[in-house]
Amino acid sequence: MNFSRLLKTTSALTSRWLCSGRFQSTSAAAQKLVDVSVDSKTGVSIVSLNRKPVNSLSLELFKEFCGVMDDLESEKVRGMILKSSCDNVFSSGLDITELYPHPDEDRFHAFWLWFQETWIKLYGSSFPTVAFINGHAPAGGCVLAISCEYRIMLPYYKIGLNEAPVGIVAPDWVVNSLKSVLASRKAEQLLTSGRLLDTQEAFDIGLIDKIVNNEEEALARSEEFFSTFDNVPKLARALTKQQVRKNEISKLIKNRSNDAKLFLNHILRPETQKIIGSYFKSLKDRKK
Ligand SMILES: CCCCCCCCCCC/C=C/C(=O)SCCNC(=O)CCNC(=O)[C@H](O)C(C)(C)COP(=O)(O)OP(=O)(O)OC[C@H]1O[C@@H](n2cnc3c(N)ncnc32)[C@H](O)[C@@H]1OP(=O)(O)O
Repeated sequence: MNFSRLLKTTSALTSRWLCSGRFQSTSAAAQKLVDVSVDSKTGVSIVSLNRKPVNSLSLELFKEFCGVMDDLESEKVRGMILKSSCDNVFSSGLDITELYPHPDEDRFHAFWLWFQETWIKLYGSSFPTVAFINGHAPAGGCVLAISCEYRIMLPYYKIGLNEAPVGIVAPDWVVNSLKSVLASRKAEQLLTSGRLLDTQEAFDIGLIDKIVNNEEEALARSEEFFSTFDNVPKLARALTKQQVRKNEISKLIKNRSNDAKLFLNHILRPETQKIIGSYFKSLKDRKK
């Protein structure tokens, strides 16, 4: 099966979950969780995550984001910049309330499939993608950033995959996305320590590509990146990118339901619930 078809194909079970209208947000029409605008100078689409206060990633946000990615694919956009509308936070990662306390199993299954779908669409997009990391990007926030092709970050924020210290093991498709950006040894160090790096450290190890001081500079640096493809036929660029990324994506597509079941079992374990519970409490207590 060719890769474009594989991208559209998923198991019958997965399709049933993704296509079902269950877990529809009642306020979806009222509040947009993902905004899209077009930079009139460059024709590039700017996609802003807009789930206040910290862009924690919920099932509804994933669904909306996937819809936006489908639109951008069919419009054959020149490129996309992913950023945040929240002050100081790009994304705080998965919404912990989707994981704790003891999530509803059906909802969690759907939540995980939509997280996978988001990664498949972003990591496998045909058009060039830039993450403008205009705030902290821990855990799932970092996953979004490393799924893009190029990363530009404002100073003094933190980025990394901080799962290990809270007793959670990142799935292999997350690990492999990191290994597509960093050499294996650096990726292992970052994952096993769970350390969050500041902007300068992230630049020094190659986790991000540029440091900028403001949005104007970010747009200029993004344009430099997009213009490197101006003389490359769109289709050849897209197929080449997918050629590089297809093994990881194909592996997940063939294993989606199992990956969701594995993670659900892990999340439902009393020890895991306890660890996430005390982590969440410490997050809330910080402000007291
Ligand atoms: C518990 C870990 C589970 C790990 C599961 C691993 C799965 C592996 C696979 C994939 C990888 C993805 C994993 C994840 O994304 S798990 C989520 C991990 N996220 C974090 O550890 C970040 C936590 N948040 C922060 O560190 C800070 O909030 C942040 C630096 C991002 C911003 O700080 P700031 O001071 O600006 O804001 P507050 O901390 O006051 O936050 C405002 C309110 O938002 C609540 N909050 C923050 N983050 C989350 C979240 N991820 N989910 C739900 N709610 C969140 C926070 O508690 C505040 O609420 P209150 O106003 O009610 O106090």
